[in-house]
Amino acid sequence: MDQTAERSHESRREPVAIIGAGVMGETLVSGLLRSGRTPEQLLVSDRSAERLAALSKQYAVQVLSVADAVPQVTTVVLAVKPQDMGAVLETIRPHLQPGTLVVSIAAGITTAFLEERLPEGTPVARVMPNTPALVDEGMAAISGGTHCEAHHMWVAQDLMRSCGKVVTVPEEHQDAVTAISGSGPAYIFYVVEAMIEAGVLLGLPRGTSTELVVQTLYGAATMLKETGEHPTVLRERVSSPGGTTMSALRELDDHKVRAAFLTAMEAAARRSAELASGQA
Ligand SMILES: NC(=O)C1=CN([C@@H]2O[C@H](COP(=O)(O)OP(=O)(O)OC[C@H]3O[C@@H](n4cnc5c(N)ncnc54)[C@H](OP(=O)(O)O)[C@@H]3O)[C@@H](O)[C@H]2O)C=CC1
Ligand SMILES: O=C(O)[C@@H]1CCC=N1
Repeated sequence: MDQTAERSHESRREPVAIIGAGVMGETLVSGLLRSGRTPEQLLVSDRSAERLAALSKQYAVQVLSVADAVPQVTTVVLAVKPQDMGAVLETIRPHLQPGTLVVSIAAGITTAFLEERLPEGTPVARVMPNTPALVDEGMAAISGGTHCEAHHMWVAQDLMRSCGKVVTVPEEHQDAVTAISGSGPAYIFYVVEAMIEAGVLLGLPRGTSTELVVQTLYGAATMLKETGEHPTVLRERVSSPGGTTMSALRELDDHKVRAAFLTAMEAAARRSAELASGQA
């Protein structure tokens, strides 16, 4: 889209309803506010009055029932657990204005699942974001449904761009995306926990170990992003012949850590595919 068209779209940014004010709902609210939306443009709904009171207090957004929020907007974001999606779709259905875009960020929930439960012709988009959106370093992948036209995709991309990077993917890739970037931050935190523990085992104070690991992760991620070099090349540069790194990497290979990552992410993708079929 050229810059003039983009500016004209931006000038027409309309209020958005966010249903589900948990971890990701709040992450999205905070990102949209940081990127210049006003609290009046964000209508938030949740079944927990406590969550709504917390968001209203912290962000001054409008907190409303689904019946009050949905008719006022042209975009509804569904940020509830996949297991709650059927019930939420039933609740929003009678209140949707014709043409309102419905964006789901739920793992596993397909555009077909959404379309079957919404009025005929409703534009829907399936999005997989991740928690680094909280620090504007999110990664979101978007797939449009049958009635999602270019301007609907633009709206969905614009929402997610408020807190990170956005790509468009064919929907058949969404379970893999969920396994890699959706759940991905958890694997990284898991590795970080293990490395901090290793530092403590080797006698470092916990605070020192944590600082060393966090900065090493940040530095390595920055190298990957800024140099564009392949991770194998970067790893080889750390691995001096006959040195310490090769001793450690050999142990990781002996313990089949690479294979464990592959099977772990296969399990996550499988779970994502199961979630749309309502398996608890
Ligand atoms: N957390 C993550 O890293 C990521 C999560 N996602 C997806 O985002 C979605 C939300 O996840 P997350 O934020 O972690 O989950 P949370 O449980 O933190 O948030 C979901 C919120 O929705 C509320 N809710 C449930 N049913 C309804 C309803 N009928 N009407 C209104 N509100 C309702 C829940 O209330 P209650 O607490 O009472 O159940 C809860 O406050 C999930 O589908 C998940 O797959 C996607 C990418 C990353
Ligand atoms: O664990 C989950 O199911 C969600 C989806 C991706 C990250 N968290």
